[in-house]
Amino acid sequence: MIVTVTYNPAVDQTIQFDEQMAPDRVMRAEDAQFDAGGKGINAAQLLTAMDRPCVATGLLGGFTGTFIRETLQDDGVETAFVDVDGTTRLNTTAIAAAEEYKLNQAGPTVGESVVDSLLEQVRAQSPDRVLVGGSLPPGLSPDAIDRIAAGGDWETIVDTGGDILRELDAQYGLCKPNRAELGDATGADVSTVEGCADAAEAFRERGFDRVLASLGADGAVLVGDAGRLYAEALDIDVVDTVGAGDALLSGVLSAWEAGADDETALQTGVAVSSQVVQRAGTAVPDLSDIETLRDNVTVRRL
Ligand SMILES: Nc1ncnc2c1ncn2[C@@H]1O[C@H](COP(=O)(O)OP(=O)(O)OP(=O)(O)O)[C@@H](O)[C@H]1O
Ligand SMILES: O=P(O)(O)OC[C@@]1(O)O[C@H](CO)[C@@H](O)[C@@H]1O
Repeated sequence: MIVTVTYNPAVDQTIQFDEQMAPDRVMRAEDAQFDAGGKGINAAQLLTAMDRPCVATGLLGGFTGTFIRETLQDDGVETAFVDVDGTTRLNTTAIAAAEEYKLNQAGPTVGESVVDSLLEQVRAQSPDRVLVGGSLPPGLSPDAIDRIAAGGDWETIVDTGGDILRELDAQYGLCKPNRAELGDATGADVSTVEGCADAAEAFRERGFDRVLASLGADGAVLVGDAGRLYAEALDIDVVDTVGAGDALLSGVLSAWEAGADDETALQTGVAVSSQVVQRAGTAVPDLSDIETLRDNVTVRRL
C-alpha cells in the first residue's frame, strides 16, 4: 500500500488561449479548468485510477484546501490530510498558442510541528511505500522529507526539485528528477540521454537505490541494480505537460506494486504519462487499458 505526502498541494488552474501571450491587454480564454494538484496528490489520483491501494496525505487549508478535499472525495481517493491555518496555493498553467507558461505560488507558511502531525498520519496507514512529492512550503526545510523517510519501516520515494534533492540525507528507494532537476542536483552535463544515465548512476551514491530521470519528449531513464534502462517517449499530440512526471512515477509505482520488474515498470510509466500529456491540466485520464498501451513502449539497455 502506498501513502503519498504532499507538503505543498495546489489547485491547478489551466487556462487555454488561441493566441500568444501579450502584455498590457486583456487576454480572453477559450477554455479553463480547475484540478486538485500537487505532485503527491496527482500520484494518489492516478494510483487510485489504476486500482492500487493508496492514501493521500499532506497539508490543506482555506477554500482551495476544501476544493481539493472535495474533489478527491468525489474521485474516490482515500485521504488523511492535516489542516493548516493558511490557504493552499493556486497554481496556473496558461497554454497560449503552442506555448506553455507555468506560474506556481510559494504556498502558505507552516510551522515545523506539521511534520509530526503528518508522520502520525503516515504511520497510521502502515504503508509499504511512501511517496513524498513536490516543493516545500515556506517554513519547512529538506529535513521535513528526511524525517518522513526515516520515520518508519517503509520505502520512501521522493519527487522534488534538484536543490532539495541535493540536501537530503536519509536513504531513499527512488528519486524522480526531470532533466533540469537532475542537472541542478548533480551539476553534470545532461544534454544527452547517455549523459543523463551517467548523472543518474552517480547520483545513486547520494542515498537513492534507483533514479528515475524523466526527459520530456526524449522519454525516461531508470537506473538501479538491474542496470540502466531507457524508454523512448511515444509520438503523441501533447496538450500540456503539467503532471507528466507524476504520471511517469505513478505508472512505475503501480507496476512495482503489482510485482512487475523494472523494464515493465518503466514501460507502464511512459504509457501513463503519454495518456496524461494528451489532456489539459492534471485531470485523470481513463487508465483501464494501460497494460495494453504499455506494450507500445520500447525499452532498451544503455
Ligand atoms: N512532448 C512529449 N511527447 C511525448 N511524451 C512526453 C512529452 N513530454 C513528456 N512526455 C512524457 O512524460 C514523461 C515525463 O515528462 P517530463 O520529463 O516533462 O516530466 P516533469 O518535468 O517531471 O513534469 P511535471 O513536473 O510537470 O510533472 C516523459 O518521460 C514522457 O514519457
Ligand atoms: O511547485 P511544485 O510543488 O514543485 O509543483 C507543483 C505542481 O506544479 O506540480 C504538479 C505537476 O507535477 C501540479 O499539480 C502542481 O501545481
